[in-house]
Amino acid sequence: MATTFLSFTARPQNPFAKIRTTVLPVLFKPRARNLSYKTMPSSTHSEFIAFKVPRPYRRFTASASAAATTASEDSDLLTKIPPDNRIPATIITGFLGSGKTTLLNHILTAEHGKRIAVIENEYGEVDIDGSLVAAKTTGAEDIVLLNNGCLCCTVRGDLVRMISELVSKKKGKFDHIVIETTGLANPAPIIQTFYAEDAIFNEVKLDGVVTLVDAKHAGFHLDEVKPKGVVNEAVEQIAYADRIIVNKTDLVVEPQVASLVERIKNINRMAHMKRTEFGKVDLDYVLGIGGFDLERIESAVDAKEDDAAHDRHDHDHDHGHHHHHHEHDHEHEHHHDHHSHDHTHDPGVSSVSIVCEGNLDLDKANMWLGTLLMERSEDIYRMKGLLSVRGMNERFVFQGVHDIFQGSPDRMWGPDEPRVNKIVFIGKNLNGEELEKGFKACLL
Ligand SMILES: Nc1nc2c(ncn2[C@@H]2O[C@H](COP(=O)(O)OP(=O)(O)OP(=O)(O)O)[C@@H](O)[C@H]2O)c(=O)[nH]1
Repeated sequence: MATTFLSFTARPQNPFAKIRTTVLPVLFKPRARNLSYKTMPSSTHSEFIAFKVPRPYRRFTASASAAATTASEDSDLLTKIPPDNRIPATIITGFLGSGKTTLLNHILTAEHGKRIAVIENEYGEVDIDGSLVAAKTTGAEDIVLLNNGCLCCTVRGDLVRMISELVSKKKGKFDHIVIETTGLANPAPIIQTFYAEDAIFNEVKLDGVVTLVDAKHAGFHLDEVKPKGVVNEAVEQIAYADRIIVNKTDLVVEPQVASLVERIKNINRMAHMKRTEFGKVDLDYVLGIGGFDLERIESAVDAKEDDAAHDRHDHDHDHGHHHHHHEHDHEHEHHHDHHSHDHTHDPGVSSVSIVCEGNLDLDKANMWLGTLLMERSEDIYRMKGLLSVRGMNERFVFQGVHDIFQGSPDRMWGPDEPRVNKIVFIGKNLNGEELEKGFKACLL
């Protein structure tokens, strides 16, 4: 079975030596730039991190600039990783009426000195937002593009075209792209556009997915049972988020918000969360967040609710399937309580966290993660991890969205730093115990 994670097509006697050779530039320049891996039709490159998944056949190689110099199956990756000066793009999503346009307007009218290009996606309307137009008076280079249809399905090609046009015609005139989706969009295909299309991947980097949640109505939408095969957009929008803004808190009482926040955490414990009225958040909370950057993995695997101190005390205890391998007994009790709670509510989408000290056996980790992604990539919406691999002095960080995967060595482990592995999966029908068992089996 072709399952490689930290691996190569022809495994050398000492796989670790091969890793060192293959990723030498990365190891010595761990922070120069995230080394990105993306789908490529070619199967001729040597790979540091690779896995294959069927339907469609995909293989992950270094990003275009780096891949260009990888000549053969066994060649070293000699490319110097260039600084990542691609244009960042933020996706704003959220259910109908949750406050997306209100947030966008807040972004456009705030003083941040950024020139923002906006891609607005609405169904069949022409002049939707007078407020957006008003925002243009700020003097920023706001470009409002409208289109009919839904970005996540019928007009995905339009998104590619729009971004390509923005880049080719207006490059240098804006610093950030903000895409507001329709309230019924599933973010996954939009996210995948940034990796699947070379024209976009080479010029634009996905900065993050910001999801607005309507504090008053979200519970109802989350509960909605859809016909088989139909996604619940409200759940999906939360599941893919890097930032979750629980908006319209003025319309509900605190216990209602608290209960919603718990529910959201069960779906996505990777995202940072804030409660707001009228989308009033600091701009750096939603722009420049690096949700897909390997350098920022740590903040995601340690995510907390950012503004609710009273929720923090139970942060490490209250998520379904949240396992600490070095935990104490009381944490197990919490886990079991909340485990049953999760399944009462959320229709199959949840977060699983694994936190565990120890070193991983490279071959076993390859096999485990590779197999998991091959068999379950449709169900694994997002994942992020920070790993300790035997013999590797650097931390290994990775992130993925379905079958899109990026990974790289990161900074060195500190001399006295406990070598703690942390992984978070968000996905459908995840079995926390099974995942934990599989992971544990890779430890030395
Ligand atoms: N009370 C209250 N109203 C809000 C808040 N945020 C937004 N609204 C109002 O809610 C309505 C919907 O807000 P929008 O920003 O248009 O929501 P949207 O997500 O863009 O809506 P769609 O584009 O239809 O999906 C508007 O009338 C807003 O003024 C809030 O925090 N509290």
